[in-house]
Amino acid sequence: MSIDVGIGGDADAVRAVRESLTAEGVPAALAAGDPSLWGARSQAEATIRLGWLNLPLTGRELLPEIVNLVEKAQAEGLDHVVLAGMGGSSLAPEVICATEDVPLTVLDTTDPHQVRRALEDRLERTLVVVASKSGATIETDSHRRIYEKAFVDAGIDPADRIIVVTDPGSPLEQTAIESGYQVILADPNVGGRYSALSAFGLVPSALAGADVSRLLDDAAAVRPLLAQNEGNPGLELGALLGAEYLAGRDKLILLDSLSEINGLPDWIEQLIAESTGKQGKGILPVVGAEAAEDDDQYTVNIGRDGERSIDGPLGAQFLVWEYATAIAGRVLGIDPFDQPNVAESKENTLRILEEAGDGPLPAGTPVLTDGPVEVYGDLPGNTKDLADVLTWLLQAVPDRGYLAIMAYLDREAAFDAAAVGDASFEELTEAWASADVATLRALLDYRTDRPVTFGWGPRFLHSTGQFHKGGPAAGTFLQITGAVTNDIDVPDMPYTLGRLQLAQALGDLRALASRGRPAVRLHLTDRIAGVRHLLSVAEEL
Ligand SMILES: O=P(O)(O)OC[C@H]1O[C@H](O)[C@H](O)[C@@H](O)[C@@H]1O
Repeated sequence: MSIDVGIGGDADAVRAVRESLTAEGVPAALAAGDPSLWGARSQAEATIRLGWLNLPLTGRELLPEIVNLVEKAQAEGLDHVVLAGMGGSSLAPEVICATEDVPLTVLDTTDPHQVRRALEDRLERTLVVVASKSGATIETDSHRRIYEKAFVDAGIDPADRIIVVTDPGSPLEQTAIESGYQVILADPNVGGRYSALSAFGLVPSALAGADVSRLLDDAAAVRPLLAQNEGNPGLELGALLGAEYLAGRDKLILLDSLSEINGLPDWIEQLIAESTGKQGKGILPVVGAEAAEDDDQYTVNIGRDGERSIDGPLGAQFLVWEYATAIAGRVLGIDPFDQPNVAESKENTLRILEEAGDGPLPAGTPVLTDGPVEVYGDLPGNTKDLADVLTWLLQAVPDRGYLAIMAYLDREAAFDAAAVGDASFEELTEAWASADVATLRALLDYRTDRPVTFGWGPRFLHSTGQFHKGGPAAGTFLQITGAVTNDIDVPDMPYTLGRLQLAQALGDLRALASRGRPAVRLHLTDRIAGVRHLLSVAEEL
Protein backbone atom coordinates (compact mmCIF):
# COMPACT_ATOMS: atom_id res chain seq x y z
CA MET A 1 0.00 0.00 0.00
CA SER A 2 1.32 3.43 -0.77
CA ILE A 3 -0.13 6.87 -0.93
CA ASP A 4 1.47 9.52 -3.08
CA VAL A 5 0.88 13.22 -3.06
CA GLY A 6 2.01 15.22 -6.09
CA ILE A 7 2.34 18.93 -5.30
CA GLY A 8 3.01 20.18 -8.82
CA GLY A 9 4.36 23.56 -9.85
CA ASP A 10 4.34 25.56 -6.60
CA ALA A 11 6.84 23.34 -4.87
CA ASP A 12 8.73 26.26 -3.28
CA ALA A 13 5.64 27.79 -1.71
CA VAL A 14 4.49 24.40 -0.43
CA ARG A 15 7.96 23.67 0.91
CA ALA A 16 7.99 26.98 2.79
CA VAL A 17 4.68 26.17 4.52
CA ARG A 18 5.84 22.63 5.25
CA GLU A 19 9.11 23.84 6.74
CA SER A 20 7.43 26.31 9.01
CA LEU A 21 5.05 23.57 10.21
CA THR A 22 7.88 21.14 10.86
CA ALA A 23 9.95 23.83 12.60
CA GLU A 24 7.04 24.20 15.02
CA GLY A 25 6.82 20.44 15.52
CA VAL A 26 3.28 20.31 14.15
CA PRO A 27 3.31 16.91 12.35
CA ALA A 28 4.34 14.90 15.40
CA ALA A 29 2.16 16.97 17.72
CA LEU A 30 -0.90 16.43 15.53
CA ALA A 31 -0.23 12.71 15.18
CA ALA A 32 -0.03 12.55 18.97
CA GLY A 33 -3.36 14.37 19.33
CA ASP A 34 -2.19 17.71 20.74
CA PRO A 35 -5.36 19.86 21.08
CA SER A 36 -3.46 23.15 21.44
CA LEU A 37 -2.47 23.35 17.75
CA TRP A 38 -5.35 25.65 16.76
CA GLY A 39 -4.94 28.20 19.53
CA ALA A 40 -6.39 28.68 23.00
CA ARG A 41 -9.94 29.44 21.80
CA SER A 42 -10.19 26.14 19.91
CA GLN A 43 -8.52 23.97 22.53
CA ALA A 44 -11.63 22.84 24.39
CA GLU A 45 -13.34 21.65 21.18
CA ALA A 46 -10.14 20.05 19.82
CA THR A 47 -9.68 18.14 23.10
CA ILE A 48 -12.82 16.11 22.30
CA ARG A 49 -12.37 15.96 18.51
CA LEU A 50 -9.10 14.20 17.75
CA GLY A 51 -10.21 10.58 18.18
CA TRP A 52 -10.16 10.08 14.38
CA LEU A 53 -6.37 9.81 14.50
CA ASN A 54 -6.70 6.46 16.28
CA LEU A 55 -9.66 5.01 14.37
CA PRO A 56 -7.51 2.86 12.07
CA LEU A 57 -6.67 0.91 15.24
CA THR A 58 -9.69 1.41 17.51
CA GLY A 59 -12.12 0.87 14.62
CA ARG A 60 -10.99 -2.78 14.61
CA GLU A 61 -12.63 -3.32 17.98
CA LEU A 62 -15.99 -2.99 16.25
CA LEU A 63 -15.32 -5.70 13.69
CA PRO A 64 -16.66 -8.71 15.66
CA GLU A 65 -19.91 -6.87 16.36
CA ILE A 66 -20.14 -5.84 12.72
CA VAL A 67 -19.59 -9.43 11.55
CA ASN A 68 -22.50 -10.54 13.78
CA LEU A 69 -24.75 -7.87 12.35
CA VAL A 70 -23.87 -8.82 8.79
CA GLU A 71 -24.42 -12.54 9.41
CA LYS A 72 -27.76 -11.89 11.06
CA ALA A 73 -28.93 -9.67 8.20
CA GLN A 74 -27.85 -12.28 5.65
CA ALA A 75 -29.58 -15.08 7.55
CA GLU A 76 -32.79 -13.07 7.56
CA GLY A 77 -32.54 -12.23 3.85
CA LEU A 78 -32.31 -8.48 4.47
CA ASP A 79 -30.43 -7.36 1.41
CA HIS A 80 -31.79 -3.84 0.92
CA VAL A 81 -29.82 -1.56 3.23
CA VAL A 82 -31.14 1.96 3.74
CA LEU A 83 -28.94 4.48 5.53
CA ALA A 84 -30.70 7.46 7.11
CA GLY A 85 -28.04 10.00 8.02
CA MET A 86 -26.95 13.51 7.15
CA GLY A 87 -23.51 14.89 6.30
CA GLY A 88 -20.76 13.00 8.08
CA SER A 89 -23.23 10.26 8.98
CA SER A 90 -23.75 9.18 5.37
CA LEU A 91 -21.15 10.69 3.01
CA ALA A 92 -18.39 8.19 3.82
CA PRO A 93 -20.57 5.05 3.48
CA GLU A 94 -21.80 6.42 0.17
CA VAL A 95 -18.23 6.61 -1.21
CA ILE A 96 -17.19 3.29 0.34
CA CYS A 97 -20.15 1.46 -1.19
CA ALA A 98 -19.88 3.20 -4.57
CA THR A 99 -16.17 2.33 -4.71
CA GLU A 100 -16.80 -1.32 -3.84
CA ASP A 101 -19.84 -1.36 -6.12
CA VAL A 102 -22.23 -2.62 -3.44
CA PRO A 103 -25.75 -1.16 -3.29
CA LEU A 104 -26.69 1.22 -0.47
CA THR A 105 -29.77 3.44 -0.45
CA VAL A 106 -28.80 6.72 1.19
CA LEU A 107 -31.50 8.93 2.65
CA ASP A 108 -30.03 12.36 3.25
CA THR A 109 -33.01 14.26 1.92
CA THR A 110 -36.37 15.57 3.01
CA ASP A 111 -37.75 15.27 -0.50
CA PRO A 112 -40.98 13.24 -0.17
CA HIS A 113 -40.67 11.78 -3.67
CA GLN A 114 -37.17 10.48 -3.02
CA VAL A 115 -38.11 9.07 0.38
CA ARG A 116 -41.18 7.38 -1.13
CA ARG A 117 -38.94 5.84 -3.78
CA ALA A 118 -36.92 4.18 -0.98
CA LEU A 119 -40.01 3.16 1.02
CA GLU A 120 -41.56 1.43 -1.97
CA ASP A 121 -38.40 -0.51 -2.71
CA ARG A 122 -38.35 -4.03 -1.17
CA LEU A 123 -39.66 -3.05 2.27
CA GLU A 124 -40.00 -6.73 3.19
CA ARG A 125 -36.21 -7.13 2.73
CA THR A 126 -35.16 -3.72 4.08
CA LEU A 127 -32.79 -3.03 6.95
CA VAL A 128 -32.57 0.60 8.04
CA VAL A 129 -29.47 2.06 9.69
CA VAL A 130 -30.39 5.27 11.51
CA ALA A 131 -27.12 7.14 11.97
CA SER A 132 -26.80 10.37 13.89
CA LYS A 133 -23.98 11.45 16.17
CA SER A 134 -26.02 14.08 17.98
CA GLY A 135 -29.18 11.99 17.75
CA ALA A 136 -31.07 15.23 17.22
CA THR A 137 -30.92 15.86 13.48
CA ILE A 138 -34.41 16.60 12.20
CA GLU A 139 -34.04 14.86 8.81
CA THR A 140 -32.80 11.61 10.36
CA ASP A 141 -35.40 11.76 13.11
CA SER A 142 -38.08 12.08 10.41
CA HIS A 143 -36.75 9.10 8.47
CA ARG A 144 -36.78 6.95 11.59
CA ARG A 145 -40.39 7.85 12.34
CA ILE A 146 -41.47 7.24 8.74
CA TYR A 147 -39.79 3.83 8.52
CA GLU A 148 -41.11 2.77 11.94
CA LYS A 149 -44.64 3.43 10.71
CA ALA A 150 -44.03 1.75 7.34
CA PHE A 151 -42.77 -1.40 9.07
CA VAL A 152 -45.64 -1.48 11.55
CA ASP A 153 -48.17 -0.93 8.74
CA ALA A 154 -46.61 -3.86 6.87
CA GLY A 155 -46.85 -6.10 9.95
CA ILE A 156 -43.08 -6.03 10.53
CA ASP A 157 -41.57 -5.37 13.96
CA PRO A 158 -39.34 -2.28 13.58
CA ALA A 159 -37.03 -3.70 16.25
CA ASP A 160 -36.09 -6.44 13.77
CA ARG A 161 -35.25 -3.92 11.08
CA ILE A 162 -33.77 -0.79 12.61
CA ILE A 163 -30.17 -0.48 13.75
CA VAL A 164 -29.03 2.74 15.38
CA VAL A 165 -25.54 4.25 15.27
CA THR A 166 -25.12 7.20 17.62
CA ASP A 167 -22.96 8.72 20.36
CA PRO A 168 -23.31 7.48 23.93
CA GLY A 169 -25.96 9.43 25.82
CA SER A 170 -27.66 10.97 22.78
CA PRO A 171 -31.46 11.30 22.72
CA LEU A 172 -31.46 8.77 19.86
CA GLU A 173 -29.71 6.21 22.05
CA GLN A 174 -32.49 6.65 24.60
CA THR A 175 -35.24 6.27 21.97
CA ALA A 176 -33.51 3.20 20.55
CA ILE A 177 -33.25 1.54 23.96
CA GLU A 178 -36.93 2.22 24.64
CA SER A 179 -37.88 0.79 21.23
CA GLY A 180 -35.66 -2.29 21.54
CA TYR A 181 -33.41 -1.40 18.58
CA GLN A 182 -29.90 -2.67 18.32
CA VAL A 183 -27.53 0.22 19.12
CA ILE A 184 -23.92 0.62 18.03
CA LEU A 185 -22.22 3.38 19.96
CA ALA A 186 -19.63 5.48 18.15
CA ASP A 187 -16.51 7.15 19.53
CA PRO A 188 -17.76 10.47 20.96
CA ASN A 189 -14.33 12.05 20.46
CA VAL A 190 -14.76 12.15 16.69
CA GLY A 191 -16.70 14.88 14.89
CA GLY A 192 -19.23 14.01 12.17
CA ARG A 193 -17.10 14.84 9.14
CA TYR A 194 -14.05 13.02 10.56
CA SER A 195 -16.04 9.85 11.28
CA ALA A 196 -15.42 7.86 8.06
CA LEU A 197 -13.48 5.11 9.84
CA SER A 198 -15.74 5.04 12.91
CA ALA A 199 -18.98 3.11 13.40
CA PHE A 200 -20.68 5.73 11.18
CA GLY A 201 -18.63 4.72 8.17
CA LEU A 202 -18.14 1.04 8.95
CA VAL A 203 -21.53 -0.31 10.08
CA PRO A 204 -23.73 0.66 7.10
CA SER A 205 -20.96 -0.08 4.60
CA ALA A 206 -20.36 -3.58 5.98
CA LEU A 207 -24.09 -4.32 6.02
CA ALA A 208 -24.25 -3.27 2.38
CA GLY A 209 -21.45 -5.74 1.61
CA ALA A 210 -18.24 -3.67 1.68
CA ASP A 211 -14.95 -5.00 3.04
CA VAL A 212 -14.41 -2.57 5.91
CA SER A 213 -11.52 -4.52 7.37
CA ARG A 214 -9.40 -3.67 4.32
CA LEU A 215 -10.38 -0.04 4.68
CA LEU A 216 -8.98 -0.03 8.23
CA ASP A 217 -5.83 -1.87 7.11
CA ASP A 218 -5.16 0.74 4.42
CA ALA A 219 -5.64 3.56 6.90
CA ALA A 220 -3.48 1.82 9.53
CA ALA A 221 -0.65 1.45 7.02
CA VAL A 222 -0.46 5.20 6.45
CA ARG A 223 -0.93 6.20 10.08
CA PRO A 224 2.73 5.95 11.21
CA LEU A 225 3.76 8.30 8.39
CA LEU A 226 1.66 11.08 9.90
CA ALA A 227 4.13 11.72 12.71
CA GLN A 228 7.02 12.30 10.29
CA ASN A 229 8.48 15.54 8.94
CA GLU A 230 9.50 13.84 5.68
CA GLY A 231 7.48 11.43 3.60
CA ASN A 232 4.28 12.46 5.35
CA PRO A 233 1.42 12.54 2.80
CA GLY A 234 -0.95 14.34 5.17
CA LEU A 235 1.61 17.07 5.77
CA GLU A 236 2.31 17.41 2.02
CA LEU A 237 -1.38 17.74 1.21
CA GLY A 238 -2.07 20.05 4.16
CA ALA A 239 0.89 22.26 3.20
CA LEU A 240 -0.42 22.34 -0.38
CA LEU A 241 -3.91 23.43 0.74
CA GLY A 242 -2.37 26.01 3.07
CA ALA A 243 0.14 27.37 0.54
CA GLU A 244 -2.51 27.75 -2.16
CA TYR A 245 -4.75 29.60 0.28
CA LEU A 246 -1.93 31.95 1.32
CA ALA A 247 -1.24 32.61 -2.38
CA GLY A 248 -4.87 33.72 -2.85
CA ARG A 249 -6.13 30.49 -4.39
CA ASP A 250 -9.04 29.48 -2.19
CA LYS A 251 -11.16 27.47 -4.67
CA LEU A 252 -10.16 23.81 -4.81
CA ILE A 253 -11.40 22.06 -7.95
CA LEU A 254 -11.60 18.34 -7.11
CA LEU A 255 -11.21 15.94 -10.02
CA ASP A 256 -11.62 12.18 -9.94
CA SER A 257 -12.61 11.08 -13.41
CA LEU A 258 -9.88 8.47 -13.86
CA SER A 259 -9.78 7.27 -10.28
CA GLU A 260 -10.85 3.85 -9.04
CA ILE A 261 -12.47 5.53 -6.06
CA ASN A 262 -16.03 6.61 -6.75
CA GLY A 263 -17.37 9.87 -5.40
CA LEU A 264 -14.64 10.88 -2.93
CA PRO A 265 -14.94 14.59 -3.90
CA ASP A 266 -18.41 14.78 -2.28
CA TRP A 267 -16.95 13.54 0.99
CA ILE A 268 -13.93 15.87 0.74
CA GLU A 269 -16.30 18.74 -0.02
CA GLN A 270 -17.97 18.38 3.37
CA LEU A 271 -14.70 17.85 5.21
CA ILE A 272 -13.02 20.95 3.80
CA ALA A 273 -15.98 23.31 3.42
CA GLU A 274 -17.34 22.69 6.92
CA SER A 275 -13.92 22.58 8.56
CA THR A 276 -12.46 25.72 6.99
CA GLY A 277 -15.43 27.93 5.95
CA LYS A 278 -15.75 30.25 8.91
CA GLN A 279 -14.77 33.69 10.26
CA GLY A 280 -14.91 35.04 6.70
CA LYS A 281 -12.19 32.61 5.61
CA GLY A 282 -12.19 29.20 4.00
CA ILE A 283 -11.37 26.91 1.12
CA LEU A 284 -14.27 26.30 -1.28
CA PRO A 285 -14.21 22.78 -2.75
CA VAL A 286 -15.77 22.63 -6.23
CA VAL A 287 -17.07 19.26 -7.41
CA GLY A 288 -17.96 18.58 -11.03
CA ALA A 289 -15.94 21.34 -12.73
CA GLU A 290 -13.38 20.24 -15.30
CA ALA A 291 -10.54 22.68 -14.75
CA ALA A 292 -9.43 25.77 -12.85
CA GLU A 293 -10.49 28.75 -14.93
CA ASP A 294 -9.19 31.72 -13.01
CA ASP A 295 -6.25 32.63 -10.80
CA ASP A 296 -8.08 32.07 -7.51
CA GLN A 297 -8.59 28.38 -8.40
CA TYR A 298 -6.46 25.22 -8.56
CA THR A 299 -7.11 21.54 -9.13
CA VAL A 300 -6.30 18.41 -7.18
CA ASN A 301 -6.84 14.98 -8.78
CA ILE A 302 -7.83 11.86 -6.93
CA GLY A 303 -5.67 9.17 -8.54
CA ARG A 304 -2.43 9.29 -10.44
CA ASP A 305 -3.34 11.85 -13.06
CA GLY A 306 -2.58 15.53 -13.13
CA GLU A 307 0.07 17.82 -11.75
CA ARG A 308 -1.37 17.90 -8.24
CA SER A 309 -2.72 14.53 -7.27
CA ILE A 310 -3.31 12.18 -4.41
CA ASP A 311 -3.18 8.52 -5.19
CA GLY A 312 -3.86 5.66 -2.80
CA PRO A 313 -6.61 3.40 -1.47
CA LEU A 314 -9.77 4.81 0.05
CA GLY A 315 -9.00 4.02 3.70
CA ALA A 316 -5.69 5.87 3.45
CA GLN A 317 -7.30 8.76 1.56
CA PHE A 318 -9.82 9.29 4.37
CA LEU A 319 -7.11 9.59 7.01
CA VAL A 320 -4.75 11.70 4.89
CA TRP A 321 -7.46 14.22 3.90
CA GLU A 322 -8.57 14.52 7.53
CA TYR A 323 -5.01 15.16 8.68
CA ALA A 324 -4.44 17.62 5.81
CA THR A 325 -7.63 19.50 6.69
CA ALA A 326 -6.51 19.82 10.30
CA ILE A 327 -3.15 21.16 9.07
CA ALA A 328 -4.84 23.60 6.69
CA GLY A 329 -7.01 24.78 9.60
CA ARG A 330 -3.87 25.76 11.49
CA VAL A 331 -2.43 27.58 8.46
CA LEU A 332 -5.72 29.47 7.93
CA GLY A 333 -6.01 30.25 11.65
CA ILE A 334 -9.46 28.71 12.18
CA ASP A 335 -10.87 25.88 14.28
CA PRO A 336 -11.27 22.91 11.93
CA PHE A 337 -13.57 21.06 14.32
CA ASP A 338 -16.53 23.39 14.83
CA GLN A 339 -19.36 24.42 12.48
CA PRO A 340 -20.69 27.65 14.00
CA ASN A 341 -23.01 28.65 11.15
CA VAL A 342 -24.76 25.33 10.47
CA ALA A 343 -27.08 25.90 13.40
CA GLU A 344 -28.32 29.21 11.99
CA SER A 345 -30.32 27.71 9.12
CA LYS A 346 -31.60 24.93 11.38
CA GLU A 347 -32.93 27.53 13.81
CA ASN A 348 -34.52 29.54 11.00
CA THR A 349 -36.26 26.36 9.77
CA LEU A 350 -37.71 25.60 13.19
CA ARG A 351 -38.79 29.21 13.64
CA ILE A 352 -40.51 29.24 10.26
CA LEU A 353 -42.39 26.02 11.05
CA GLU A 354 -43.37 27.27 14.47
CA GLU A 355 -44.51 30.71 13.34
CA ALA A 356 -46.57 29.27 10.49
CA GLY A 357 -48.45 26.92 12.81
CA ASP A 358 -51.12 25.22 10.65
CA GLY A 359 -51.05 27.99 8.04
CA PRO A 360 -49.02 28.32 4.86
CA LEU A 361 -45.27 28.83 5.07
CA PRO A 362 -44.02 32.38 4.35
CA ALA A 363 -42.92 31.58 0.80
CA GLY A 364 -43.59 35.13 -0.49
CA THR A 365 -44.98 36.13 -3.86
CA PRO A 366 -43.27 35.38 -7.15
CA VAL A 367 -41.77 38.41 -8.87
CA LEU A 368 -42.38 36.69 -12.18
CA THR A 369 -43.49 33.36 -13.61
CA ASP A 370 -41.92 31.84 -16.70
CA GLY A 371 -43.83 28.72 -17.76
CA PRO A 372 -43.51 26.10 -14.98
CA VAL A 373 -40.96 28.22 -13.06
CA GLU A 374 -41.85 30.84 -10.45
CA VAL A 375 -39.12 33.31 -9.46
CA TYR A 376 -38.77 34.71 -5.92
CA GLY A 377 -36.24 37.29 -4.72
CA ASP A 378 -35.03 40.86 -5.04
CA LEU A 379 -34.35 41.30 -8.74
CA PRO A 380 -33.79 44.41 -10.87
CA GLY A 381 -37.05 45.97 -12.12
CA ASN A 382 -36.38 45.17 -15.77
CA THR A 383 -36.14 41.38 -15.21
CA LYS A 384 -38.76 39.90 -17.50
CA ASP A 385 -38.06 36.18 -17.80
CA LEU A 386 -35.96 33.26 -16.60
CA ALA A 387 -33.15 34.00 -19.04
CA ASP A 388 -32.84 37.49 -17.48
CA VAL A 389 -32.75 35.96 -14.00
CA LEU A 390 -29.91 33.56 -14.87
CA THR A 391 -27.98 36.28 -16.71
CA TRP A 392 -28.35 38.64 -13.75
CA LEU A 393 -27.17 35.95 -11.31
CA LEU A 394 -24.09 35.20 -13.41
CA GLN A 395 -23.27 38.91 -13.61
CA ALA A 396 -23.82 39.34 -9.87
CA VAL A 397 -20.93 36.98 -9.03
CA PRO A 398 -18.09 39.25 -7.88
CA ASP A 399 -14.36 38.88 -8.54
CA ARG A 400 -13.15 35.99 -6.40
CA GLY A 401 -16.81 35.02 -5.86
CA TYR A 402 -18.79 31.92 -6.76
CA LEU A 403 -22.27 30.84 -7.77
CA ALA A 404 -23.93 28.16 -5.64
CA ILE A 405 -26.88 26.19 -7.00
CA MET A 406 -28.90 24.49 -4.27
CA ALA A 407 -31.67 22.12 -5.40
CA TYR A 408 -34.24 20.86 -2.89
CA LEU A 409 -35.51 18.13 -5.21
CA ASP A 410 -35.45 14.36 -5.72
CA ARG A 411 -31.86 13.43 -6.50
CA GLU A 412 -33.03 10.27 -8.26
CA ALA A 413 -35.78 11.78 -10.41
CA ALA A 414 -33.71 11.67 -13.59
CA PHE A 415 -33.72 7.85 -13.33
CA ASP A 416 -37.36 7.94 -14.44
CA ALA A 417 -36.50 9.80 -17.62
CA ALA A 418 -33.57 7.52 -18.34
CA ALA A 419 -35.65 4.34 -18.04
CA VAL A 420 -36.55 4.20 -21.72
CA GLY A 421 -36.75 0.63 -23.00
CA ASP A 422 -33.75 -0.66 -24.92
CA ALA A 423 -32.00 2.66 -25.55
CA SER A 424 -28.22 2.69 -26.07
CA PHE A 425 -25.84 3.84 -23.33
CA GLU A 426 -25.40 7.21 -25.09
CA GLU A 427 -29.16 7.66 -25.37
CA LEU A 428 -29.63 6.83 -21.70
CA THR A 429 -26.91 9.28 -20.66
CA GLU A 430 -28.45 11.96 -22.82
CA ALA A 431 -31.94 11.27 -21.42
CA TRP A 432 -30.54 11.39 -17.90
CA ALA A 433 -28.66 14.64 -18.41
CA SER A 434 -31.61 16.43 -19.95
CA ALA A 435 -33.85 15.48 -16.98
CA ASP A 436 -31.31 16.05 -14.20
CA VAL A 437 -31.34 19.49 -12.61
CA ALA A 438 -27.65 18.99 -11.71
CA THR A 439 -26.89 19.52 -15.40
CA LEU A 440 -27.54 23.20 -14.71
CA ARG A 441 -24.12 23.40 -13.02
CA ALA A 442 -22.25 22.62 -16.22
CA LEU A 443 -24.50 24.86 -18.33
CA LEU A 444 -23.91 27.88 -16.10
CA ASP A 445 -20.25 27.03 -15.57
CA TYR A 446 -19.82 27.24 -19.33
CA ARG A 447 -20.87 30.88 -19.20
CA THR A 448 -18.54 32.15 -16.48
CA ASP A 449 -14.93 31.86 -15.30
CA ARG A 450 -16.20 31.94 -11.73
CA PRO A 451 -16.67 28.57 -10.01
CA VAL A 452 -20.19 27.14 -9.96
CA THR A 453 -21.10 24.64 -7.25
CA PHE A 454 -24.11 22.37 -7.03
CA GLY A 455 -25.64 20.90 -3.90
CA TRP A 456 -28.75 18.87 -3.15
CA GLY A 457 -30.75 20.37 -0.31
CA PRO A 458 -30.83 19.74 2.57
CA ARG A 459 -27.72 17.56 2.12
CA PHE A 460 -25.43 20.51 1.37
CA LEU A 461 -26.61 22.34 4.52
CA HIS A 462 -24.38 19.87 6.37
CA SER A 463 -21.47 20.56 4.04
CA THR A 464 -20.92 23.66 1.88
CA GLY A 465 -23.79 25.31 3.82
CA GLN A 466 -21.26 26.21 6.52
CA PHE A 467 -18.95 27.85 3.98
CA HIS A 468 -21.83 29.77 2.33
CA LYS A 469 -22.63 31.50 5.60
CA GLY A 470 -19.34 31.42 7.49
CA GLY A 471 -16.82 31.79 4.66
CA PRO A 472 -16.01 34.91 2.62
CA ALA A 473 -19.18 36.88 1.74
CA ALA A 474 -18.66 36.23 -1.96
CA GLY A 475 -21.44 33.80 -2.87
CA THR A 476 -24.34 34.33 -5.25
CA PHE A 477 -27.11 31.88 -4.55
CA LEU A 478 -29.64 30.11 -6.75
CA GLN A 479 -32.09 27.97 -4.85
CA ILE A 480 -34.48 25.58 -6.59
CA THR A 481 -37.57 24.08 -4.95
CA GLY A 482 -40.41 22.09 -6.49
CA ALA A 483 -44.10 21.34 -6.08
CA VAL A 484 -44.86 18.30 -3.92
CA THR A 485 -47.55 16.03 -5.33
CA ASN A 486 -47.27 13.05 -3.02
CA ASP A 487 -46.29 14.19 0.47
CA ILE A 488 -45.40 12.03 3.47
CA ASP A 489 -46.54 12.64 7.03
CA VAL A 490 -43.86 12.61 9.68
CA PRO A 491 -45.53 10.53 12.42
CA ASP A 492 -46.23 12.43 15.64
CA MET A 493 -44.76 15.66 14.29
CA PRO A 494 -46.69 18.72 13.17
CA TYR A 495 -45.17 18.76 9.67
CA THR A 496 -45.01 16.66 6.56
CA LEU A 497 -41.70 15.99 4.82
CA GLY A 498 -42.63 18.38 2.02
CA ARG A 499 -43.37 21.15 4.50
CA LEU A 500 -40.11 20.51 6.33
CA GLN A 501 -38.22 20.59 3.02
CA LEU A 502 -39.69 23.96 2.04
CA ALA A 503 -39.08 25.35 5.54
CA GLN A 504 -35.43 24.28 5.24
CA ALA A 505 -35.10 26.07 1.90
CA LEU A 506 -36.76 29.22 3.24
CA GLY A 507 -34.71 29.08 6.45
CA ASP A 508 -31.43 28.92 4.57
CA LEU A 509 -32.52 31.62 2.11
CA ARG A 510 -33.26 33.86 5.10
CA ALA A 511 -29.76 33.20 6.48
CA LEU A 512 -28.13 33.95 3.12
CA ALA A 513 -30.23 37.04 2.39
CA SER A 514 -29.45 38.47 5.85
CA ARG A 515 -25.84 38.73 4.66
CA GLY A 516 -26.86 40.93 1.76
CA ARG A 517 -25.80 38.40 -0.86
CA PRO A 518 -27.82 37.97 -4.08
CA ALA A 519 -30.17 35.04 -3.51
CA VAL A 520 -32.99 33.89 -5.77
CA ARG A 521 -35.43 31.01 -5.39
CA LEU A 522 -36.88 29.28 -8.42
CA HIS A 523 -39.95 27.18 -7.67
CA LEU A 524 -40.89 24.49 -10.17
CA THR A 525 -44.68 24.24 -10.22
CA ASP A 526 -44.26 21.10 -12.33
CA ARG A 527 -40.98 19.40 -11.55
CA ILE A 528 -40.35 17.53 -14.80
CA ALA A 529 -41.43 20.38 -17.07
CA GLY A 530 -39.66 22.87 -14.79
CA VAL A 531 -36.29 21.11 -15.00
CA ARG A 532 -36.57 20.82 -18.79
CA HIS A 533 -37.48 24.48 -19.13
CA LEU A 534 -34.71 25.64 -16.82
CA LEU A 535 -32.09 23.59 -18.67
CA SER A 536 -33.26 24.74 -22.10
CA VAL A 537 -33.18 28.39 -21.02
CA ALA A 538 -29.68 27.95 -19.57
CA GLU A 539 -28.52 26.26 -22.75
CA GLU A 540 -29.56 29.22 -24.83
CA LEU A 541 -28.08 32.00 -22.70
O1 LIG B 1 -24.67 12.89 12.84
P1 LIG B 1 -25.54 14.05 13.14
O2 LIG B 1 -25.41 14.52 14.54
O3 LIG B 1 -26.96 13.76 12.76
O4 LIG B 1 -25.06 15.23 12.25
C1 LIG B 1 -25.04 15.24 10.85
C2 LIG B 1 -24.33 16.48 10.39
O5 LIG B 1 -24.94 17.57 11.08
C3 LIG B 1 -24.35 18.85 11.08
O6 LIG B 1 -24.64 19.50 9.90
C4 LIG B 1 -22.87 18.84 11.24
O7 LIG B 1 -22.40 20.10 10.94
C5 LIG B 1 -22.26 17.78 10.35
O8 LIG B 1 -20.87 17.77 10.53
C6 LIG B 1 -22.85 16.45 10.69
O9 LIG B 1 -22.21 15.45 9.96
